[in-house]
Amino acid sequence: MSNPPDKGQLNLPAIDISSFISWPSTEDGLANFHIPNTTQNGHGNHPEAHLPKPTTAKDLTPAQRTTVTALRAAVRHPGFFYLTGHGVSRELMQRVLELGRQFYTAGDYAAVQKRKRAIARRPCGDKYGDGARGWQDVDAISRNDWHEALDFYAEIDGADQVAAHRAFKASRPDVWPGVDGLLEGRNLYPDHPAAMRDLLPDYVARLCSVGEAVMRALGFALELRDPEFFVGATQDSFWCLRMLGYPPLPPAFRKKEEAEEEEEEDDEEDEEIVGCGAHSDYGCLTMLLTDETPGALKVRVAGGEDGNQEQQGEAKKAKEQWVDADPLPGAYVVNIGDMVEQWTGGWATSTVHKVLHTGDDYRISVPFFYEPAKHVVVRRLPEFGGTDADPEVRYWDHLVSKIDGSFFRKRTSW
Ligand SMILES: O=C(O)CCC(=O)C(=O)O
Ligand SMILES: [Fe+2]
Repeated sequence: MSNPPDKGQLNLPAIDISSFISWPSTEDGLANFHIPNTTQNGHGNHPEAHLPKPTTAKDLTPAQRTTVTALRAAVRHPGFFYLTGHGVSRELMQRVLELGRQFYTAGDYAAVQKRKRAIARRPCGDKYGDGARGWQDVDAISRNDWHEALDFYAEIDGADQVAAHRAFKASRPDVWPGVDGLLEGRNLYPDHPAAMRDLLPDYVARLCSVGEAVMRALGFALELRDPEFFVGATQDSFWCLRMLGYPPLPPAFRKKEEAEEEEEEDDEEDEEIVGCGAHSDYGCLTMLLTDETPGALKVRVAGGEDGNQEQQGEAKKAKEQWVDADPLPGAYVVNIGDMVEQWTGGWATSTVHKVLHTGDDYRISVPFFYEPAKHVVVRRLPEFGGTDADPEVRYWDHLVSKIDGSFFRKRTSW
C-alpha cells in the first residue's frame, strides 16, 4: 500500500463560536475570570452571561445559524476546522505554550531531566502511579512517536471518588475490566514552571466551557431531536490535556529518513512517520493549541475538489492526500473524534492525522480533548439511521482499550 501523497496546505474553514459563548472575548488573562459552573446552567454567574440559550432551532439567532451551518459542513468534511471567537485570550494561549516550553527546555540538561523524572508516569499502584498521568519520555525504540508528553486528565481522586469509580467499573465487568487502578489518581505538576499548577486548572475549566458551547452548536448542526444531547453526554467530561514536546529528530534518524523515503514507497504508512503516528482521536472534540511551527500537523483528506464524501472504497482511497493543517494565530485547530463519528454512523468524520516535525526547533503543542463522561454509552443515533441493533461502546471502555498496555510500556498512536 503506498502512502497518500503530501499535498500543500489545507484551507480549513474558520468557525466563530462566539454566539454560543457567554463571556466577553476581550478578557485579558485570568485575573477577572469566574470559573463557570458547568454542572448547572453551564455558564455560572458571570455578570455578562446573559446570552439566551436556544432550546429549539427556531430560537437560534442569525449569528448562531451561521455558526451551525458552517459547523455542519466542517464536521462532514474535512472533520477539522479553526475555532475562533472562543474567548480565550491570545495572551493566555501564549502563556500555556510557554509553560510547556519551559518544562521541556529551560535550564541545563541535568535540571531538565531531574524535573521531568520527578513526575514521570508510574505504574498503577506505585506511589502516585495511575499508569497514565505525568511525563512520558520520547520513545527511544522506534522512530514513530518522536515526542514526549505530560498528561493531565479529569481526576479520580480521594476515597469517595475512587470508591464511586470502582463501583461503576464493577457494574459492567463484562465489558472492559482494564488494569486495576488505571487513571485512578490526581494530576502531577512539575516544580518548574511552578505556575503550571495554578494556571492549568483554570485553563481546563475555560476549555470545558468552550467545549460545551461547541457541543451545543453541534447538536443543532446535526439537527438532533434533542439539541442538548451532546451537552448532556459531555457533562462531567472525562477530559484530557496533553503538553507535547517534539524535539528535533536526531541527525542519524534524519539521514535514514531521507534514504528510506526513496526505497520504501510500499511500506506501511507508520514506517515513514516521526513525531506522532497516523491516528484518529477517540472522543468528541480536540482543541489543539500549537506553537507557530508550520508543516508539522498533517491531515488525511479525500481528494478531489470538494473532498467528495460519497465516493467509496478504492476510488476514495486513491484520492487521499496528506495536507498541512497549520496553526492560525488566536484560533484553535479543532477536530471531532471517534465518538461523534459513531453517534452519526460515520456521517461526520473523525479524520486521521499525524505529526511530521522535521524542523530544527523544539515544537510545543497542547491538545485538549473534550470527551464524554466516563459512563456514557455511544451508539448510532436514530437521526442517523441508528436502531437498537447497532453496536454500542461505553466511552470508558473505548478509552481504556486505547491506553491499556500502551501507556506504561510504549505509547502508540491512538
Ligand atoms: O501535536 C499535534 O499537532 C497533534 C497531536 C495529536 O494529534 C494528538 O495528540 O492526538
Ligand atoms: Fe490527534
